[in-house]
Amino acid sequence: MHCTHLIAADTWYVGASDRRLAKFENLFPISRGVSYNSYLIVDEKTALLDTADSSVSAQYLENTAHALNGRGLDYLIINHMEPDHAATIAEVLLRWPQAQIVCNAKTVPMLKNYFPAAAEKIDAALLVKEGDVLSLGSHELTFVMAPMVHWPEVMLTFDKTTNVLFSADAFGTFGALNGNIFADEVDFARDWLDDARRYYANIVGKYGTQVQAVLKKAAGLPIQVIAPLHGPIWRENLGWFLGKYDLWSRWQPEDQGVVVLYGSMYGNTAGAASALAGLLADRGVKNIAVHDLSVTDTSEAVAECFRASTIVLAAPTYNGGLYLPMNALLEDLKALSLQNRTFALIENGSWAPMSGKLMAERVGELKNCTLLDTRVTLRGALTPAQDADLAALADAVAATVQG
Ligand SMILES: Cc1cc2nc3c(=O)[nH]c(=O)nc-3n(C[C@H](O)[C@H](O)[C@H](O)COP(=O)(O)O)c2cc1C
Repeated sequence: MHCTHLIAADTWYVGASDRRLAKFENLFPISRGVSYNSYLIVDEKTALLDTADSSVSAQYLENTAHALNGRGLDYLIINHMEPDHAATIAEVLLRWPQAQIVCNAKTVPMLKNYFPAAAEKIDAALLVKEGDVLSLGSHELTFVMAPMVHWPEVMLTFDKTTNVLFSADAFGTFGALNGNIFADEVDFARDWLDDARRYYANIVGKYGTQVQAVLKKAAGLPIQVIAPLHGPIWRENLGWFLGKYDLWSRWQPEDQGVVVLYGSMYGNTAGAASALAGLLADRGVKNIAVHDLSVTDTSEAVAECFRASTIVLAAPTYNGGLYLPMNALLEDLKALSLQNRTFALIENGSWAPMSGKLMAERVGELKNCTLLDTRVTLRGALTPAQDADLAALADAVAATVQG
């Protein structure tokens, strides 16, 4: 059964959602599923923008055929080669063999590497570069190169007729689409923003500089609709979401707030982390978030670090090193180039505590991050004699968000 939606004049949503996949990229848990968006413009010429993951290919091909309504496909525009969007390219070319691929030069070797059997079609591709215009009849498409957002070949396509920006993975989010395909039809801030931030931080987060470059280009376009490759389509309140992207891509916190991230085997570090959160609340800090890194997925902890301004890390020493979930988080924060945060530390170690030193070294590798001098060292449980130490840490942490 086809499931298509008109998103602008002559422009159909033909994508599909997967609610069975446990982990996106076999890494990131997606309990709310994910959508693979693709769009078809039906004009004098027809143009399909990107394809879909193989998991939804049956639905996707049915949607595309329905929206074509017996017409042939003239162009297959490839904005992004990542297989969650490109996997169905070979099948599309088999079904609509007259379709000409439209892509930029960087896409060609990738296409040949993924689809060697389609070499002839790939050699016949229409190569586009920044600012080129492709006329479909009444729709005029132009192309905006977006290298490393988050692959080298990424480009965006802008329909100058409808002012729709087909934004590739930019402005995407985890989460299946549940009938409502527009962001203004759902409570995005309540139900989607956390996943949008998690998607951005983990998938695109490393490439903030490149995202900033694209945002500057986008500012010159009269965009009315943003149609990403994952998640809801934006046709209202675009500035609000662009503002989030601006903050995230400059690694600036969204909230002046505290997130406490702890690792703990036997509960002692956890107890100190909880006690600290309570002391922060006593000092008037609001919306404190506390996560056990053995329970909260690293991707969620990363997203929390992209959200909050002050991050408290609490972890035991483990075989002379750092407790593994904390180690994984700090690896990721460095890989994603997190910047502009304040950190505070609680360490634990029964005989030779090292985790504080190790966490401090890792924080020191992050650009423009401040590490508070006040640190609490546990040798097991938090003792009554250390109440004053924890209170001093709470004072210092609270001051970072209370100005
Ligand atoms: C497998 C293992 C390795 C440990 N390695 C060290 C170590 O190298 N140095 C140290 O001082 N403590 C070490 N500890 C002790 C823990 O840091 C200590 O038990 C701490 O209280 C654990 O925090 P938790 O109670 O929050 O789980 C180790 C504990 C375990 C279970």
